[in-house]
Parts: sequence; C-alpha cells; structure tokens
Amino acid sequence: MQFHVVSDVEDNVSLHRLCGAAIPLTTWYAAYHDLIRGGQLIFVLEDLHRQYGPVVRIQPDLVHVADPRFIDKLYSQSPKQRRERFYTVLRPLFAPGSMLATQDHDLHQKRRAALNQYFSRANVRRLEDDINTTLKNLLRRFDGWAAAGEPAALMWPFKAATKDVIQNYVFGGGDQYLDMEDCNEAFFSACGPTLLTPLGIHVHWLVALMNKLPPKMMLAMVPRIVTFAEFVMGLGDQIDKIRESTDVPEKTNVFHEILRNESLPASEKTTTRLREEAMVITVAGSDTTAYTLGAIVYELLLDRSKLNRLKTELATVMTSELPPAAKLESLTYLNAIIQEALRLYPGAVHRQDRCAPDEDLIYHNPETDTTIKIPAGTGVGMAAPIVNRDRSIFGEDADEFNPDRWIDNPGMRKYLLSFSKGTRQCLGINLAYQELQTFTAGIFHKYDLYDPAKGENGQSGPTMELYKTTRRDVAMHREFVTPALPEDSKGLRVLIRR
Ligand code: HEM
Repeated sequence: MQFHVVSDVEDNVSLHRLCGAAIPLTTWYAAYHDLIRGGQLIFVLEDLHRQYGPVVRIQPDLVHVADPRFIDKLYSQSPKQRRERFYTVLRPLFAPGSMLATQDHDLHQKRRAALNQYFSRANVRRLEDDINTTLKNLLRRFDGWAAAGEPAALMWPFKAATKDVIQNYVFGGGDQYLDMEDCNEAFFSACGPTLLTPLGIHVHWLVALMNKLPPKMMLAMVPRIVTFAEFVMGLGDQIDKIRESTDVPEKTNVFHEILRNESLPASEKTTTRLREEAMVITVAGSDTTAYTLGAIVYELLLDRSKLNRLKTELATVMTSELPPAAKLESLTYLNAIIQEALRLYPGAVHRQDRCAPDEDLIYHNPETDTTIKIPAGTGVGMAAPIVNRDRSIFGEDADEFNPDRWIDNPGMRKYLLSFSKGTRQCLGINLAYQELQTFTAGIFHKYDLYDPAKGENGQSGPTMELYKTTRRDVAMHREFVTPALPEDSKGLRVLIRR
C-alpha cells in the first residue's frame, strides 16, 4: 500500500504540511486506478475521503478535496487570483490552441474574453430558432423509429442534436448529423470516452509520441479515429473558408467574428489554433449536454408521477408549438428536473484539478477545527460526482433523483460543480441549459409514458417506454473525463409508439 497518514509530519517540509492527507509515494497509485483499472480512481476517492477526511493526497504533487465549502476558494471568481488548470487536466487534451487546454492564466483570460460574449445568456437566446428547428428534426427521427417499431438508442441522436446546434452556431452550418441515418455513430464512438484519457495523463510521452506520427501511420494504428480525424481536418477547412469569405452577415457565426476581432494578435488567429479551439467547443458542447438529456429521459420514464407533474406544468405554457425560451426558463419543475439531472449525471466527471501558482490555499476543516495549508503550485482538485452528492449540502437522500430538493432549496446551486466554477467555469453553461429546457419540454410535451395495462390502442397520443435499460446503461461506470458506460451496455434505449 503506497499510502500512509501524515498527521505527525514536520512543519518545515512544505508539502508535508498537507496534514490529514494520505501521501502516495509515487504517481503509480493514481495511475493504477485511472489506467490499469480503467477510470476507477473516482470511486476509490470516495473511500479514501471516508477514511482520511476531506483532504487526501492522491499523487505527491496533487490533493483532492471533498468539501463543497472549498469551491469558492479553489475556483475563485476573481480574475486577479490566478487559478491554472493542472497538468493532469491539460495533458490528455492534446489541443494546446484551445482555451480549455490553456494553462497560463493571462493567455486563458485573453482567449476566453474573445469568446465570452457569444455565449452570454442574451446571445444564446438568439439561438432559439435553431434549437427549436433541431428539436423538430429530433422528433421527426423519433417518428421514424416509431414507424419502424425498432428500439431507438437515444445516445446517438442526442449527441447529434447537440453537436448540430453548436456547430451551426460557431460555423454558421456544416454537416447535420441528425440527418444521417445512424446519426454518425462512428464519429461519436471515436471521440467518446476511452482509455486514451488516463493514458494521456499518466503516460503522456507515449501519447505525445503517437501524436507526432505521420497521420497515415496513426490511422493505421487506431483506425476508429479516422472519422474524427477527418472531422478535425474539415474544421480547419471551414476556418479557412470563413477567413476568405467577404459576404458573411455580421454576427452569424462565432469564428467569423473571432477572425475579425482586432484585439486578438495574428498568432491567436492561425488555422491550427482556431481548429483546436473549434474541436474542443464542438466536442465539449455535444457529449456533455446529450449525456444529461439521456439521464432526464431515463429518470422520467422510470417514474410516472414525476413525468405527469412535468406534463401538467408544460401544458400551462405549451400548445402544439414551443413557448418562447424565456417561458421555459421560468418553469419551476422543468428546471428542478434539469438541475437534479445535472447534479446526479454530470456530463464531465473528471477531477477538476487546478493550481494557485501565487498563493498558498488554506483549507479549514470545520469538523475538527483544523487547518491545512496547501502550498502554492500544488495541484488541487474537486470532482462533480463527489461534490454533487455531498450529504451535508444535498441531504441524506443525495444519491436519489429528487428534483424537489431544488424547489425547497434553490440556494444549493452555488455548490453544484457540474459546470465547474470561477474563471474557468464552462463556457457553454447558458447554451446547455437552453438546450436541456427546449429538448426536455419538446419531448415530454409530445410523449407520454406507455401504459402496458392500456395496451397499444388504449392511449390516445404518442408514447415512449424504456427498452432493456437499467441504471447501469446511464450511470457512470468509468471516469474518462466524460462518463463511460460498461462495455456491453447499449446505453439508453426506448420503444417509441405513435
Ligand atoms: C451539460 C453540459 C455541460 C457540462 C456538464 C459541461 C462541463 C464543463 C466543465 C466541468 C468544464 C471545466 C473543465 C475543467 O476545468 O476541468 C467545462 C469547460 C468548458 N466547456 Fe462545458 N459543459 C457542458 C456544456 C458545454 C457546451 C454546450 C459548450 C459549448 C460551448 C461547452 C464548452 C466548454 C468550454 C469551451 C470549456 C472551457 C472553458 C474555459 O477554459 O474557460 N460546454 N465544461
């Protein structure tokens, strides 16, 4: 066992001042659970925290904290308090040109400032028509599966829908995956959660070496990434096309605006850098939202009373058409369901490791009334699957899907780590909420839960029911930044009837 408790370490050794933490002597403990056991450290962490308390050292240079009250300090909102992503988050990204993979605080701020306005609440509101059109496309596909009488694996159309929305916004168009027969399953399989993530963290040099191989050799070694590689090259072509275009109306696509942003130096506008930015935005903007949407469908089809309550609420604002997005945003139960799904089924489940390069971080443990000094430069992380289920905040039923908790106590929102917090909080948070509101409302205004007691002709409208789907087909089985399901799972499947 590589751990021992260090309550009696000497004060003058700075790293050892992480009293109360367990110290692994090498990075191999984390690598064993991350890589050899495949994305299992997130589950082990829960046991370690039970044993050693809220601060646990998981590598010689990295601690993990399980205390939502530490969020404000670690993920500071202040741009003056530098919080950089730690190498454990940066390494597996392999897109140094992207904001997500930017370590340096000042460069990150600059890159973020160029994009922030396009993802403000007001500007995302302007995407209403496009999101509504995508919903119509999605429901059209549902009709097709209903007519075929085949179970539908919803993971793919949900990913396709969210990917189409983000791509239309950032590029003003592109291939619509929702129109493809299989919703481009090959693409999403290639960029979905894999062992490459922990490989990128723990055997970084190997993945870096692979990245330097000529593309043909790389594709021969990992054939499943062909579709993804073609997509990334296509993004570069789209950027070049936008760069050369002279007739794009103002504010119709994000990259058009960035290329014309005069406060950005030319080095920030190269095709390579913008291709990496575009790749991260499209991938981060699809898988995550789609995963939570799938969880919402699963939980509502599991519980008729919650679904009925939502349908009653939707009926107050919906006819056959969708109401304005602002109306959906005001619906109490719809939004409680979404918050609860984001809490229990976050689409990004990794350890959100940061470091504060300029200051020691002081953690105060209220239970023992002790403090721990985390020296400047040390990696410190928290993870949504752990923080979001903290019983002291979310209650003894924190493992249950209970939307009412958000109605009873909306203030808990400040402890929800699903989108991270602070200066590096998710860029797409407003877009994710608006998509979840529109898609959830659109699907469940139309579909009721199939009632076997009434039979195929006994229910007046279209229905849906789970098909060979249990919690193991929706809940995280491995942490590969995004949640991975068991290898033999086909994910969320439903039978749709017209
Ligand atoms: C439910 C849906 C989503 C979840 C749960 C989610 C979660 C997250 C999390 C946890 C981070 C911080 C990662 C870290 O620091 O380690 C992040 C960052 C980011 N997300 Fe999201 N995300 C979602 C949707 C989106 C969407 C729709 C977009 C599209 C624009 C997006 C784009 C980004 C980008 C660009 C970053 C990097 C931000 C920065 O470095 O400042 N995400 N997201």
